Amino acid sequence: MSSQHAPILKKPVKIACIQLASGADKAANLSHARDKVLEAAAQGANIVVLPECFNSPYGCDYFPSYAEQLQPLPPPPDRSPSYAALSAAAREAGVYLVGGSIPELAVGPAAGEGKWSEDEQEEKKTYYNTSLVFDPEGKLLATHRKVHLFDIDIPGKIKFKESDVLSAGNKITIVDLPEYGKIAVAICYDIRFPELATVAARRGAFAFICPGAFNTTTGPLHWRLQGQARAMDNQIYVALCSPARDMSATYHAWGHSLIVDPMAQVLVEAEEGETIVSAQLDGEKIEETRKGIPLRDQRRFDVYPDVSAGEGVKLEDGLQK
Ligand SMILES: NC(=O)CC(=O)C(=O)O
Repeated sequence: MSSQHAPILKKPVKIACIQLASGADKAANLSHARDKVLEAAAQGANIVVLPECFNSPYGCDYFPSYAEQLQPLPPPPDRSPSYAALSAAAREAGVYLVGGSIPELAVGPAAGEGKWSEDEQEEKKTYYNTSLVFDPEGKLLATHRKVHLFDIDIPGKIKFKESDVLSAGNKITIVDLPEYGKIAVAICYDIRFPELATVAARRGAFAFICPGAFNTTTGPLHWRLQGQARAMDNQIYVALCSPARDMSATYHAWGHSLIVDPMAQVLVEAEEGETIVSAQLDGEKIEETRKGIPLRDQRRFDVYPDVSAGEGVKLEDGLQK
């Protein structure tokens, strides 16, 4: 086997998506998430994923009041209870934890722009939808700020404009899990932009992991399709992790967390209620798929550009560690 085709998943790994039921009480959400992370670990999961905005309701009205200031890292527990809870849960459970996402507040110099006066800090508040990834010792491995903001308007169905409140992240997030290999982390609407998964796969990721909260309009049409499409295009695993549906909330999440294999087969899919779905990911399956349908050797970069190549790809971490 040539080094170009070296296994990208070093050994089988069990991944679990927690389709968490959360509400308005942040402390209760964090405590419930911890319990579920421990439950997933007890079922043998090595990588555990939480949903988008798992510590709050999802919606522009909620982002500012739930936002936590992460920078400078690591934040003390009173500045970011969610960071503290995720780090502790990863350590306690002994798992890699893709901590869904939380609303993040960045203020003045913390955004990396030098010294600001208090007035300037007050004026210059920026909010992001941010995912934190921890290792089994509870150490922060990476952060991902949602790159593509969810701005849609389907008349009579759903209108949503994250950009009214949030700013967009500016990098593709690929995280090395030393004993397994690389994963890509993205958030919800990001999955609709195939470049992210393609760049990550061509740079060696074995899985594209996407906490997301599609809704009851787009979910039935596109959620599974997007997961299967990213898996099929790139011959990698895809895990999509949704919140459980709450019909008393202002936003009705689709649910249906799922895990797709490199042949685009859905290995497991939830309904809409709270649950944990899990699957074993195997490097052999990736290799078998790529041998059978050898896309990697058949690309025509003389006809179109390789989106994963060159200076234009932004991979560096957006948060200062
Ligand atoms: N909530 C999102 O970011 C995306 C979504 O619901 C959709 O793409 O549909």
